[in-house]
Amino acid sequence: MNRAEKAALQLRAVDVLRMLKETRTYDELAETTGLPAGDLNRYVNGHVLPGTERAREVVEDLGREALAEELAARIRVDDEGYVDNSATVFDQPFLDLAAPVVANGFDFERPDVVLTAATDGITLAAALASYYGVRCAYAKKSKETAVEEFIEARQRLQSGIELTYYLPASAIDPGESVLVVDDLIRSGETQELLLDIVRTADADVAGVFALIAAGEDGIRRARDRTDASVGALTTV
Ligand SMILES: O=P(O)(O)OC[C@H]1O[C@H](OP(=O)(O)OP(=O)(O)O)[C@H](O)[C@@H]1O
Ligand SMILES: Nc1ncnc2[nH]cnc12
Repeated sequence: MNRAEKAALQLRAVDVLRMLKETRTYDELAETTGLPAGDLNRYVNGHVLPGTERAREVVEDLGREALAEELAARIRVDDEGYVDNSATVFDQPFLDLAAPVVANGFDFERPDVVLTAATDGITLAAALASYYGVRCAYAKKSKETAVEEFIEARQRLQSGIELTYYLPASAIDPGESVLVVDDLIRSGETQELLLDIVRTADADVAGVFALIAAGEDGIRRARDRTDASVGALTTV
């Protein structure tokens, strides 16, 4: 790791600790992290940066676990198992803090493009694209005006309804590496359509990620469709 990468990791750890501190006292944060409350105070206030080993533990291990807990606390599931995730997908600063934890806590290849499906995946995709410093693209259920060429992916859903997603053809170049993300994965039909789009574009899959998996079906389905790493932060 060069100096700039070390500094980036240390600053990411501070971001994670600040996120956790929002809902905790320093004593509680010490309990969550196993680090002394005095050190945590200095990190959170920006007086001292954590060492690289501590920073790595915070971002990769603790960060992932704590973020999953934070996410679970924000989700409401109704009697029929439908998820209200608006407390997460409307909170761009939270997703911006989640992005480095997701990027470092899963085994994804570094992408050229982060791809999602409109609508609810867009804020997560934007946070990850911004973290990686790459483009964000989203497929839509309708054709955007003035765009001449689209990649289309169509599927008949279990319900019998036909669903088509359209992505401007210029959004992904052949050979690019694409991280496919969404806020939620349930049947996996949406992810499958996005993976079809990546294949049609002659691009490679860097990974498949969802913040929330509603059951295991969707993750399993995505794993059947790609050799790349597939993961969700929390399962309900
Ligand atoms: O794994 P699946 O069964 O395909 O379900 C997951 C998809 O469902 C939701 O989107 P929805 O189609 O409701 O569109 P929206 O984001 O515009 O609400 C969610 O944002 C995912 O994209
Ligand atoms: N909000 C939601 N919860 C569970 N499954 C879904 N499939 C599509 N939207 C969903």
